[in-house]
Parts: sequence; C-alpha cells; structure tokens
Amino acid sequence: MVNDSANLLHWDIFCAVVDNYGDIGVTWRLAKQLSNEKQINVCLWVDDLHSFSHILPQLDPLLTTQVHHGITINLWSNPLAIEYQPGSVLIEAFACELPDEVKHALLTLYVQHKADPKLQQPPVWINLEYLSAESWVAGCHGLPSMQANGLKKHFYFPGFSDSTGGLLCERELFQRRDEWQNNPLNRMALFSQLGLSGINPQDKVISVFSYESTALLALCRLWQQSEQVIHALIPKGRSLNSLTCILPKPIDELNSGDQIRLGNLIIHILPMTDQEGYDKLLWSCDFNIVRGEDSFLRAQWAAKPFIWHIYVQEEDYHLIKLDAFMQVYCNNLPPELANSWQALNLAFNQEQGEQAIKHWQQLNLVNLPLLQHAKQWPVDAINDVDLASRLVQFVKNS
Ligand SMILES: Cc1cn([C@H]2C[C@H](O)[C@@H](COP(=O)(O)OP(=O)(O)O[C@H]3O[C@@H](C)[C@H](O)[C@@H](O)[C@H]3O)O2)c(=O)[nH]c1=O
Repeated sequence: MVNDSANLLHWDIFCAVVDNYGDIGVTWRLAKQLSNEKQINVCLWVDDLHSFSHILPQLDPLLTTQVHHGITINLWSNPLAIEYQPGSVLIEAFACELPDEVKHALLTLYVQHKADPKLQQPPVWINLEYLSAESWVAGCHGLPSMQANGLKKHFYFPGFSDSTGGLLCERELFQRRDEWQNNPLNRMALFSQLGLSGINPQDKVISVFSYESTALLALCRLWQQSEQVIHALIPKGRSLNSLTCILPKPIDELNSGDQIRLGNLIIHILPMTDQEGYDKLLWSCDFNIVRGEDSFLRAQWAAKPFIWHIYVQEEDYHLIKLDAFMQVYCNNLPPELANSWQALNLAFNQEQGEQAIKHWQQLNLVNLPLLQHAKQWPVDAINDVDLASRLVQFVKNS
C-alpha cells in the first residue's frame, strides 16, 4: 500500500518521442487529466519539445522547464539538466529507457527504505504500454516485473475490457461533445476560425490525418466525382505525400487555408491545432481518417464513423492489432455493414486503392446505422471507468 504522505507527492511521466506525435499525445492527455480531475501534481519529462510544440503551440522548445495547464514540463536531456526528485509514482511511457540518474535515485530510495521503512519508499513504477484490443492484454495487465536490483515495475496495459487498464477519456468529454454537436453553428464557426472558407452547412466534410497510402489517393479520385461537394481537411504532413500527383504545387509551397479544387472534391490545407482544437475538428466532420493511437481513440470518442490507419509494425503485426480492434468494434454491427467497414479499413491499410473505392461505395458516407453505432460505441467502450481513474486505483492497490 502507498501510505498517505506518499499520495501527496507528485507523479513523474517520462516520454521519449519515437516518431510523430502519438507518444507525446497520449502522455500529454494523461498528464492533463491526472492534474485536472485527480488533483495530482504531474511532472512530464519529454525528450523532444519541438515535436511537442506542434500539439501545444504555447510550449517554448528552448526552455528546460515550464508550466502549462498546471503541469510542469521538463526537457529530458542527457544528462538531465533538472534534477529528478522522486515522487509517489513514476510512469515510463511505452517502455522508454529511464535516465541513469532516475534509475540511480530509485535504487537509492529502495535501499534506504529497506534499511529504515520510515524513510521515503521508491515511487510506484509503471510502464504504460500501447493500446491494443488483443485478448492477451487482459492477462498481462498489471503484472509485476521484478528487476535484478530488487525494484518492482508494473506493466499497465490500456484496453477495452474490464480487466485491462481502460481507455483515456476525460470525465466530461461526452457531455462537451454533445453540446458542441447539438449546435451546428459550432462546426461552421470552427471551420472559419481555422481559416477554411467555402464550406456550406450541407457539404460533407472529412478530416484526414493518416500516414502515406495509395488508397487515400484512390478515395480522393472517387470523391472528385461525387454528386455532392466533399471537403477533405488535411494538415501538412504524411497524408499529403500520397497526393502529390493531384496537388498543383509541391507540398512545401502549400500553406494552411489553401484550397485545391478537383471536381467536387475540395482539399483544404488544415493548420495543426492543440489537442482540444483537434477534438473539436473530429466532432465537426462527417467522417474522420485517423492514425496511430491517440487520434484513433479520439475519433472513437467523436461518435463519428472513421478509418483507422494503424502505425506499421514489423512482420505486419499491426494487421493483427487492427483485426483485434475491428472484431471488438463490430461486435454488434449487422454482418454486412461490419464486413464493408472492416474491408475498407483493411484496404486503406494495405494500400489497395480499388478495394478502398469499392468498400467506400458500399459503405456510403451517409450510412445511418454506422453513424448510430459510432454514437453508441463510446458509451460501451469506456466500460464504466476511464484509464486515469483505473490508474489511480491501481496505484492505491500497489
Ligand atoms: C492533426 C493533429 C493532431 N493532434 C494530436 C492528436 C494526437 O495526440 C497526436 C497524434 O498522435 P497519434 O494519433 O497517436 O498518431 P502519430 O502517428 O502522430 O503517433 C504515433 O503513433 C504511435 C502508435 C506510435 O507508436 C508513435 O511512435 C507515434 O508515431 O497529435 C493535435 O493535437 N492537433 C492536430 O491538429
């Protein structure tokens, strides 16, 4: 059991940015929720503040320490420029290798506490894993891993079932989303705030935040010929790499707010916003194409149909993860609809343009049952308790 005085101590989260924005995206959301809802003092250590500043524009990448949303953000430099003060919990995100100074401090506390239990005990040490819907996750969630030096680390697996670590979701998120979606003026105001012009209330709007896929190009060619106007909102980044042959100029020369009209498809170059802004964007679109881990989950919370472009792993392991999620998501969908939606996701992930077109057409952008399913899914998926609440409980029981 963690004693009461330890509960007053802060939590540290260490995040190494492997690639893109997902590692920092997940840890930043967790830090904000622990601080806002659980009143925990959080210190987030990040090794790449430049990447972080894309999703937190107020962040100054040149500062070694700064506070945003009540969270202390420290640059994780090597060696550490800021001394690590152990708190009550230490989270290493996605199995990142902790700095030597931190490992040393943990061991010192462990040895001292063993000699004199009145002294501070080492923080509860947690490795926060990636989200997966695979069934083995439930069996591994919470397992301890004894280190050679006597310290204990716990594996914390987010997931979709009762016996996993749950899913990140803020307490009032669904209520805020519903209020937003109940007033159609909100989406129009957001589009204009983002500098996106020419979108009429009846137009279909699709947000695209994927990796490269020739299936995206195929879908754009299809949308070009659509009967109604379709707006594709795409930030500068990897999705556009797949579209160079239909863009009028090199990606470098495109600016946020630029519009490219191709038949009935209008591509808008979208500015990147902070996470709160991105949530509102997902709530405002008719369909979202998302990727990685965090945007994937936020698209689910947006209660809108989506395609998940999963992060590629060695030996196509990502396709197993994709399939596991699709099985869970489609559990109570009519088989025909489930098949089309799964086939569309597979085609997008496997760069099969023709198949993507075929299944998009079967699915139909205005497919009502899919939309109804997307609305019900967040309530079912959250499974009573969100990740931050389960994590706090887990720490209490450790
Ligand atoms: C487009 C956009 C995204 N975002 C945020 C939402 C998310 O927090 C973050 C994007 O993260 P993700 O969706 O997870 O995708 P991603 O592809 O950026 O990130 C990752 O995927 C993981 C699975 C990998 O392991 C990681 O190494 C990482 O590459 O960027 C904004 O805040 N504003 C924006 O305008």
